[in-house]
Amino acid sequence: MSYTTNATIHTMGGTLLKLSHPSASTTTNMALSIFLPPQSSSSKVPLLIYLSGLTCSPDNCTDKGFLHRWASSHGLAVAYPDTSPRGLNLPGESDSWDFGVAASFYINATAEPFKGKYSMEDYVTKDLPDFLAREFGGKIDVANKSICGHSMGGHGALTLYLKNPGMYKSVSAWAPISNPTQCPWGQNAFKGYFGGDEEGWKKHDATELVKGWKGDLKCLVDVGTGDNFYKQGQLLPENLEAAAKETGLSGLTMRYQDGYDHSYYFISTFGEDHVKHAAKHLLSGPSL
Ligand SMILES: N[C@@H](CCC(=O)N[C@@H](CSC=O)C(=O)NCC(=O)O)C(=O)O
Repeated sequence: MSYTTNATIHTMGGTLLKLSHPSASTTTNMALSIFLPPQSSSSKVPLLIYLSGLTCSPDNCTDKGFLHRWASSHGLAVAYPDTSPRGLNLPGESDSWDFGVAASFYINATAEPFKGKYSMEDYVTKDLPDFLAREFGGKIDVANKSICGHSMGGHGALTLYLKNPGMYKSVSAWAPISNPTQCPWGQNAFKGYFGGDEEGWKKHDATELVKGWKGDLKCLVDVGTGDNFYKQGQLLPENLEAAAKETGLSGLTMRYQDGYDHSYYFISTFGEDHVKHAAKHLLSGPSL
């Protein structure tokens, strides 16, 4: 068995596994948590991938997101990847909380010293599904998956969905970094991971990528109006909304939630809607 089980926790009728497994893309062991709903003991269930935000590990959402009640009732497995490789000890990777460790931005870095290691785009789109199919293929239908995320993880979910038509059935995000080439977090990260070619950064920006989308977006976004990062211009959801509108796209539901902040109180409040959104696109049968 090519992984280590660090915890097995019974919750909401299902099981939460805290694992680590080797990744070729990052050259490290990666922490990964997986929620298996009760339905997975008798048939294969669809998969929802949750990408976390800056400073997080898989534990933030498993402990405070309260998604498992809804994943259990709809019969979805949920995978929680880590937010970066860890333990590489690369120069500069631990100098600030918004770059490097726990701040990968879910891209494949091309600049040294991150190239070939901060390859979280490949980890999430290749190593993770390969691992799940190999080790949990009897319980999870890995081909039938959706993706969601929070903040930096919302940026990851949106961009991986938009870069890979057909890979995911739907996408949703809480308070996503929606236009990283135009905000301080994104500009700082992209400069460090890609170097100074600002035109090239656009290939990793949801507001730019959405302009090339064909068809229905199947996208739900929630943003709290009391979110300080939103007020500081780190998230820029209006730019994503405007780009989708100008492109004539349907299927973007953008909701501004009065007074909510950036925290897991906000995520857990709207978690039911996000799991339901994924379930609607992943499950055939009675309409949700
Ligand atoms: N350390 C920072 C705050 C970092 C922070 O708020 N991180 C968010 C994600 S921000 C965008 O990706 C988060 O999810 N934190 C984990 C949590 O459990 O809340 C500071 O001091 O300002």
